[in-house]
Amino acid sequence: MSGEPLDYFPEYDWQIFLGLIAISFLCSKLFQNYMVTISNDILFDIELSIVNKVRQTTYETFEKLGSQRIYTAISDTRMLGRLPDAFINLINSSIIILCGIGYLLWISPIGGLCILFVMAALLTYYVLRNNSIEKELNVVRDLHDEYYSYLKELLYGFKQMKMSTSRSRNIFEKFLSSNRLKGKNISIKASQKYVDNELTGTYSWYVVLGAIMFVLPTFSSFENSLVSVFIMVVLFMMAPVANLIMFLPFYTSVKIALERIYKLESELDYEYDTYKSEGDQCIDYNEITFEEVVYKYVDDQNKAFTIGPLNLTFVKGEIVFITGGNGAGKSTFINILTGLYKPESGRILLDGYEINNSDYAKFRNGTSAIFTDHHLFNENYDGFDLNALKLSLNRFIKMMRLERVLKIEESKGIIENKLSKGQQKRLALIYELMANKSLLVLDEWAAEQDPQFRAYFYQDLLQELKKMGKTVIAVTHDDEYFHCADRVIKFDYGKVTSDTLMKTEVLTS
Ligand SMILES: Nc1ncnc2c1ncn2[C@@H]1O[C@H](COP(=O)(O)OP(=O)(O)OP(=O)(O)O)[C@@H](O)[C@H]1O
Repeated sequence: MSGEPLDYFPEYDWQIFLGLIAISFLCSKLFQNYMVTISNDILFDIELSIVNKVRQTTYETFEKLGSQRIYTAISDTRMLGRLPDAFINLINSSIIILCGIGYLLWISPIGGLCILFVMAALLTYYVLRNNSIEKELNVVRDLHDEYYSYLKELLYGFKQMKMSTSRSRNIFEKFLSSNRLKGKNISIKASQKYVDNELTGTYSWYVVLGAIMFVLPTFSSFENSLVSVFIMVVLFMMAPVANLIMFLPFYTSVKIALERIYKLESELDYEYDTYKSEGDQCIDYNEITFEEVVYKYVDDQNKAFTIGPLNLTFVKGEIVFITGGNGAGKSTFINILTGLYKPESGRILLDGYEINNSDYAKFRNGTSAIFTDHHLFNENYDGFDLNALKLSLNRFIKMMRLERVLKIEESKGIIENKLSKGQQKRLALIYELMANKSLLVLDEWAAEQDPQFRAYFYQDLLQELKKMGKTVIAVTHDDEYFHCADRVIKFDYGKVTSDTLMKTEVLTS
């Protein structure tokens, strides 16, 4: 009671008061710090686990998923960071509600039962409505995936978009805006349902308060003196009940986010299990053989492109050109040869030893490849020590005739990569030579080189690589240089139509 001393230790009342505040402050601080740590731990673990699984999945799975699904899953993880906070709120609110209801049941079983009944009815109503909102929120998430794919088109195709105002307008109006508009309308509908829930909830409580004041006193077993206690307790429970209701939309969003993350993770895991074997080791071999190798693409309309059966052998030091018309299957073959695609049937043998799923990482580790859409990394992920490798680096830079162009940032251990397309391909080749692998696979590498450098590449550089013991398998359309190869293999409709020996001398070791 105000103005009266405490029952215990009355002479220390203000000290006890201050002490309680200090304890409460410390507990809240410790608890909040703990919550912040847990939230960030969850975010960190889930986000990195997704990225790690993406990193370890096969190229085939990555191609099927598309980068937009990965971006959406990573943005979904943000939602999960709020989980601990929301759960603590839920637990606190539930405890207050349970205590409140328990107290009401204790002082008046009939009154308490009435309140319990109203609350149960309200919560059932919210949960049912929430189920219908869940479907809408799922559509919003699908639209989000689609949105990321259009956004990717805009960003990656920026130059083509700038070249046509109608294209630029269409990509924005017909695709991006229309996607966002659909998303907005569904979100508005879902949010309005939530707002309706909240309003219904608040006004239901006013009805409950009215019922306490006017209906409960009509029961003979309900004492009139309890009306004010009931009203006080119900008012006290209103905020926690609102918290419970507010938890529902959050719960639904988290459920959807988790379902999507799990789905993505299971799709990534599917191939990951068979490709666990990592490590920096690589397989050293003198001969690679394809025996009845077949690979098939199946698209949404079940149409397939089949490459193979391929029966080919490449020996160390060979220079082999792969040629053929557009869509003949050259790049698909390169993807099999580099271990990015696993044959659907047939065997790949290295010196007679058949490679199995667990060898694929080691197989790729021993292969250098430069693809048509080769990406030059901004950082030195290969961990090259440019100082220690200065001699060979300078030799390769000279080989690629880039002495006057390349800038080496020694402090960062990287080479500046703001270069023309052809120069970028030359720099990519420098990196691959520094990695010092025996099989070098090039997909239309020379297509972006000027005529002088192209002639130098075919006539001199390839011979130099051969002397270094490299096996070079290069996709090319430059038939005027076919004589520079040891063999020329022609593809058509996924089949090898000719395998011509150009020179007889092949280095073997
Ligand atoms: N990821 C894919 N999914 C489904 N089909 C594909 C895929 N990639 C290629 N294809 C199909 O496989 C066939 C061979 O394609 P590939 O890229 O291997 O040809 P290519 O000989 O390298 O052609 P180009 O000279 O034009 O680069 C094509 O008909 C193509 O439609």
